[in-house]
Amino acid sequence: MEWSPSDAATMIARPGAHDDKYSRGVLGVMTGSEQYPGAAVLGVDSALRTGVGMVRYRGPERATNLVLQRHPEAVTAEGRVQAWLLGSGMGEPDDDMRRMLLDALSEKVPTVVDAGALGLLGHASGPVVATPHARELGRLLGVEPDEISADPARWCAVAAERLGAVVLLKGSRTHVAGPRGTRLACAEATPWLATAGTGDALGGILGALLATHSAGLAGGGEEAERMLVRLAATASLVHSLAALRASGGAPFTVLELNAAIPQTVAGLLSGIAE
Ligand SMILES: NC(=O)C1=CN([C@@H]2O[C@H](COP(=O)(O)OP(=O)(O)OC[C@H]3O[C@@H](n4cnc5c(N)ncnc54)[C@H](OP(=O)(O)O)[C@@H]3O)[C@@H](O)[C@H]2O)[C@@H](O)CC1
Ligand SMILES: Nc1ncnc2c1ncn2[C@@H]1O[C@H](COP(=O)(O)OP(=O)(O)O)[C@@H](O)[C@H]1O
Repeated sequence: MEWSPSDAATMIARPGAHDDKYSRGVLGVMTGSEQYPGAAVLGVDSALRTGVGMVRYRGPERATNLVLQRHPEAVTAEGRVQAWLLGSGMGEPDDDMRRMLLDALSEKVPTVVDAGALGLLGHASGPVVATPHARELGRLLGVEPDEISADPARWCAVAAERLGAVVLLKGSRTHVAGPRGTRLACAEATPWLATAGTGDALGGILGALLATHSAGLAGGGEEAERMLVRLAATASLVHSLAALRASGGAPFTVLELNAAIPQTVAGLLSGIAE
């Protein structure tokens, strides 16, 4: 089934008069590395622009400083979170980072597992969305990336079943599947999205959506899986609509994509089809 803007609008939590930053949801972000500190900035920025009660960033010193420089509202102290975004901008994590990732994965909260954390997927104890591109999925399944790109919908479903997690497979068209067989696809996105760092932004959008729906996901089971699949497809749709806004037919930077997220969310909530 193809996920539409009106479907996506139903998966965006609007804050109410009784909300505070904690009731809206805190997103923990453990991303970036000495090698790729920029990925941390991109994911924190996109999460804040999607709407979340708080972002708690935990990562290497250089990335932490860059995140704080751009977003002083990000909290870098340890504390409780309602969801995690893990792994963007990490190659193979070193021992210290691996320990931190494993601690986060043991917390049983909804978690986005991206890039360098994909190898730890089997340690997750809560609901998970894995967000590989074809090459990363190829590595996880021991399959040639070209084979995956030739039939992404099928490989996404196979991966969800084999990995026991919701899988969002990135590409020109993004597919989402759950281990029990739920499947969604998004319309083909603008090819201007094929630029470094856009996947890091997608991670932040999805992380924010998980944090703001953590209560609904807590029960687990089939209902939570269906919700996770819908949230993942919604993140992809917000991402591609924001890219269209940022692009207007021209190239754009990832920060420009992120800057277009709030108006994209407003457009979805007011029912303006784009
Ligand atoms: N701003 C940031 O901080 C950003 C950080 N980022 C972070 O970087 C991490 C790695 O992300 P990724 O997805 O690119 O890694 P991966 O799947 O291992 O692919 C690498 C493979 O590509 C290939 N390759 C290399 N050059 C090539 C070329 N010119 N033309 C064709 N092929 C080429 C190369 O193959 P080879 O050189 O062996 O032929 C290699 O095997 C990840 O953590 C991500 O979050 C990114 O999001 C970007 C922005
Ligand atoms: N040809 C394309 N057309 C449309 N969207 C694309 C295309 N190629 C990649 N994308 C999208 O761009 C993003 C790239 O993410 P990713 O591969 O993780 O890159 P990075 O690691 O550099 O951030 C994904 O959301 C993917 O769906």
